[in-house]
Amino acid sequence: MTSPRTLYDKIWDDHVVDVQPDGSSLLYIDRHLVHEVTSPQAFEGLRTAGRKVRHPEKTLAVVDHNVQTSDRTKGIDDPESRTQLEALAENVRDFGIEFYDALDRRQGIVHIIGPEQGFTLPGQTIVCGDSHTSTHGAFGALAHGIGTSEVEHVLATQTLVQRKARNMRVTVDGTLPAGVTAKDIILAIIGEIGTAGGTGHVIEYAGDAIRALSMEGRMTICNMSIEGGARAGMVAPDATTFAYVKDRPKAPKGAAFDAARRYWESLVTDEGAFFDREVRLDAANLPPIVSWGTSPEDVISVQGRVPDPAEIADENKRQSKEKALAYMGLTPGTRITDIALDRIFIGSCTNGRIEDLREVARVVGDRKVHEGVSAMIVPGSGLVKAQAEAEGLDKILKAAGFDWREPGCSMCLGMNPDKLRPGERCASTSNRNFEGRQGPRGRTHLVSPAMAAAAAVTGHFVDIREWPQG
Ligand SMILES: CC(C)[C@H](C(=O)O)[C@@H](O)C(=O)O
Ligand code: SF4
Repeated sequence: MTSPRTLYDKIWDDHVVDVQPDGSSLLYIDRHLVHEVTSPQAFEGLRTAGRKVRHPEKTLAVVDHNVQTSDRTKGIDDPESRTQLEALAENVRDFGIEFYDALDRRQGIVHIIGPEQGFTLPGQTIVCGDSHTSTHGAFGALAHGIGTSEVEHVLATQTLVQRKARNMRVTVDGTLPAGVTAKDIILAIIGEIGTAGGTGHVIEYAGDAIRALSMEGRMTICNMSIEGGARAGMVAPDATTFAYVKDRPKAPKGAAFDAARRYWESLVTDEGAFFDREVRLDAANLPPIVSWGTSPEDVISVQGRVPDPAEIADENKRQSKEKALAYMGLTPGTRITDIALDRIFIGSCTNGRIEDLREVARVVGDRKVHEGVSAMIVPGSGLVKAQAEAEGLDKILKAAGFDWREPGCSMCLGMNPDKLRPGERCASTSNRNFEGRQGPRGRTHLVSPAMAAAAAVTGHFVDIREWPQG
């Protein structure tokens, strides 16, 4: 009898092509997503070596990081970004890869369009030259970021050399209180384990609170596995997963879907399988969470106060947290709910999906964005935008004073015109808050979409659990 295996073990075993003498393995890669930032040298390498793309049909390319989120029907304004986008357009033409350009209605953030198209499926190995490829693990796939030289290797061979990571399980039991969301779960996990907590591991998220989440919520959690230091994050596929995947443009259809589903149903961790590390959290105890520093582990309950680094015994850690507070312009002891915001950013591959926009519109209702606050909403893809418009969400949000933009990475990182100005403070639904992430000297507080929406209306953080309904 074979010994009990984890979900990660099973997908790994099903993709090993060869084990090398040094213990590393050659893995077959089912899906390769490509964006403009990490692909140019990879294609250049193929050209130089006179090689082709091994499986163009398993490769999908899109522009997201450099696109402007204002009108782009007349082209991209910034010359450097334009060059970058044109390079990808030329590469996909030369190598015969499907491509969603800046005007394609399917264009969007690479980690949003994969699932949307049914390109992302359970049981697959999925890579992209982008750290947040972990998002796709929400489908019960083994998905992780790779470097540019690996992008070239995958393009040329459809395989990747990998060492197996260790198994870690984070179990979230119980039921989330109203107003507390998937984003709060993952911020709480990172607060608990730290940004190095998952190093060398693939995390499987399990437990009632995870099972109860929509695919959108599961993607939010897997997305930030990287901020917790893990190689990848995953959730075992179940009825929620299959319902999401069914009828997507690139998903198998009819009998092929049924056959695939039978395989996907086997992708669960066996009873008694070994995890190198286990962490447990109770969802019922989780508050809405706000980050106060310059690392995703610097998090606290919205009911808390900015912590005092003087209480930290370890000198290096104390100095680094003092530096973070100075950068953030915050004083220890300040109530989180007394922190005033200049900007609100709703979007990114963490929280730019339809469910997120519905939540924002629900919280905002017929209220207005607070005077002096500038709030933008950047749908994660053209299809998310179209869906939101079909539901009338854009009308609610525009009437409230939100800026309703075109899809892309936008102000999640300053690689396009959307940036914080120096000193500006932003409530952001994205995943990273390090110095300068949203623009030089910009200050980022990571929160859920509901918390960002409430902050937009009041101009400071509020406890969403106390938000008037209706
Ligand atoms: C530009 C890209 C390589 C980068 C990543 O890998 O994550 C970006 O998406 C990010 O979120 O910082
Ligand atoms: S939205 Fe942000 S985190 Fe996601 S791929 Fe784009 S830049 Fe990276």
